[in-house]
Amino acid sequence: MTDSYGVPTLDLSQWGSESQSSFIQALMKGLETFGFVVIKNHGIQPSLLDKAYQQSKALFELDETEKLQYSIESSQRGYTAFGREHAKDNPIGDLKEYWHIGPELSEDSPYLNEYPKNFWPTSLPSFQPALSSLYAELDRVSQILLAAIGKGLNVEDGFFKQLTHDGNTVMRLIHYPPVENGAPTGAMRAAPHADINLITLLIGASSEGLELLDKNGEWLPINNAPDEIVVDTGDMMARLTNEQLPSTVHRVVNPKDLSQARYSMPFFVHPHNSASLVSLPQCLKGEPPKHEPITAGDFLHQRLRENGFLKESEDN
Ligand SMILES: O=C(O)CCC(=O)C(=O)O
Ligand SMILES: [Fe+2]
Repeated sequence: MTDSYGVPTLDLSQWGSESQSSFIQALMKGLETFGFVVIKNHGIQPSLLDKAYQQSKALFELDETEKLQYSIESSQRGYTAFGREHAKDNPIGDLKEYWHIGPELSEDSPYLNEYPKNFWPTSLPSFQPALSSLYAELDRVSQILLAAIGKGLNVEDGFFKQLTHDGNTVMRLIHYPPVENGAPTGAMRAAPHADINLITLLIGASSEGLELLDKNGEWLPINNAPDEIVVDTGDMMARLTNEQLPSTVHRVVNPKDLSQARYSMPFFVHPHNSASLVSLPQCLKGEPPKHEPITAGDFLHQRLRENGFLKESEDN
């Protein structure tokens, strides 16, 4: 089944059923063609999603001074203030504030002291349980999607599970406030960019605005039901697959009614930092690799510097 723009809508309940191979085929085709698919029947409870969005709204309603207590310059956890991040090669800051939640690692993880620790806002006691539950559910769905991609690429079973074990996966709660008259000319909710990571899951964005740049250079709005998950491929997957699954540039445009806020929650699935992003032999098909080998951690830091998030000397 496809929506009117051709981005396919796939039924996750086909995974593990007799239609599994047609699910895998449609997933690969959608990602190869658009870099985007929409997923329904993923099993995430609407009540869990509602609670997570309620907590996200409550978080952004806190006083700026309180939010800034959870902001460490250049850290990939906690709060990032409005206008701080900009897309690669674009000097104008995006019209958004956001909060990052990473994995809660086990005590024996080699990354325990490498990845920054999560912050949990003390004045919102329901925030951690709601967001941790949604993080676990999105992680579950992402593992199914990666297993399906693994089968589609013909890599050994468990390849992506191992690659993302102790992964630096980040859930980003975003608040795009009403657009003020004083916003810099050309500033956008999210300027055109490709995601850094393997795949991104977007669930329940509160209003439209997300658009992808198709292969003809046209912007296509993504129209999905609020309970469906939009999935896109990031640059790390493009590197691993030697561009068989390319990343796709996308953006979030400003609304016609500038007084309308928007909330979203991209879930950026990352490998562990020491994972190699060298092209998989299954994807070379006689072609030379299109990218230099690099680890996931080094690639992430390179991209964070380009997004104005890390200064040259910083490394976290
Ligand atoms: O808010 C959205 O719907 C998408 C945001 C996005 O593309 C990003 O943060 O990378
Ligand atoms: Fe994105």
